[in-house]
Amino acid sequence: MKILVTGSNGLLGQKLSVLLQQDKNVELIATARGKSHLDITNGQFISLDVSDKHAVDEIFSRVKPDVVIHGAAMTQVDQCETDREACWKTNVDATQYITDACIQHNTHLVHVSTDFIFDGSHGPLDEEEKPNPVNYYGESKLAAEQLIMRSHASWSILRTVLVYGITNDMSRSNIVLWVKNSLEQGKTIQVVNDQWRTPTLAEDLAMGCYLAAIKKAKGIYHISGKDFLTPYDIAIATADYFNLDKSLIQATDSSKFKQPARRPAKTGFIIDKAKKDLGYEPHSFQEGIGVLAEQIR
Ligand SMILES: NC(=O)C1=CN([C@@H]2O[C@H](COP(=O)(O)OP(=O)(O)OC[C@H]3O[C@@H](n4cnc5c(N)ncnc54)[C@H](OP(=O)(O)O)[C@@H]3O)[C@@H](O)[C@H]2O)C=CC1
Ligand SMILES: Cc1cn([C@H]2C[C@H](O)[C@@H](COP(=O)(O)OP(=O)(O)O[C@H]3O[C@@H](C)C(=O)[C@@H](O)[C@H]3O)O2)c(=O)[nH]c1=O
Repeated sequence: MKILVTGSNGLLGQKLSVLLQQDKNVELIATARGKSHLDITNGQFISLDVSDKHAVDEIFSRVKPDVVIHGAAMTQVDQCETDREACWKTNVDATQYITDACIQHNTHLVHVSTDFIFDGSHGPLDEEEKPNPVNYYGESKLAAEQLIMRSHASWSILRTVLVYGITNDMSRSNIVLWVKNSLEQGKTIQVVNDQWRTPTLAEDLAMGCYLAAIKKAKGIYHISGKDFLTPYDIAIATADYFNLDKSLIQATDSSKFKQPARRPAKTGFIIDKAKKDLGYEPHSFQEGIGVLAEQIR
């Protein structure tokens, strides 16, 4: 089975590259813009900017993948709020090009989406919940889902939440690394205790994408961690695990903690459907920090 991955230099992309190379029945085609940050011994790397329709069509015609796992996105939520054109170009237009190419080459599309399509009024959420994004990043990711659902492509949409983990050359940090690094530097951090998430280990998200890919699963799946936590809980658990100074963590609430883009208050996912249909089984948050800690040593 030929599986093409977009955004392979990212946190999810790098974990997928490791995982897919372990399956001898999978031929990995890892793609990313610019040069590879990957160690590929079983598969190939091709440079691909997904916002370039011609490049997408050319590579799909050449490779003819059986499945594409589309993780490439503009994921800096605050930047998406201010640079809306770049956000739409990457998160929506590029997804249209990938979807069109999938239809043309009969490729199954596994598309990665987010809890930020929801408004945060209640949670945790299952796949039947009505989307209502509160920031532009969320609007762009919902628009991408909707164009896929309207299409005639064979598709899985996998939504996830607050991904954490560690890889080389990370293009963005994540909450566990940010807390750990801040406390190690003796910095005081303000962390909200009125937002709710089910934080997701990057390796678990990669496994969810792999399961959907080999099954060519049809439909929407919520793929996240199983612990319903606030960022404050996450910060305290991280400090405890790495034996860091918890007194540097100051609880605050969203009214006082201003980010350019609004965050939905309460999200987090119910993952029963993915467990039942895909055999998805994530780490607990404690176990997940342990996986990350093993890689930092
Ligand atoms: N991280 C999170 O907390 C969550 C992520 N998601 C979704 O998961 C997916 C993976 O995100 P994650 O790995 O965490 O994020 P990253 O930002 O680590 O990875 C995204 C990758 O997409 C690449 N990319 C951006 N624009 C293009 C382009 N035009 N062509 C090719 N590649 C491009 C980036 O490249 P470069 O390295 O050059 O910047 C980056 O490597 C995304 O679809 C995101 O929306 C959903 C919920 C939570
Ligand atoms: C930086 C920071 C964050 N936080 C909280 C706010 C937020 O709920 C949580 C994470 O904040 P960040 O801004 O780091 O991450 P954020 O941009 O909210 O992460 C999002 O990324 C995109 C790609 C997604 O798809 C979403 O699922 C979500 O994971 O931590 C604080 O409380 N204090 C801080 O100083």
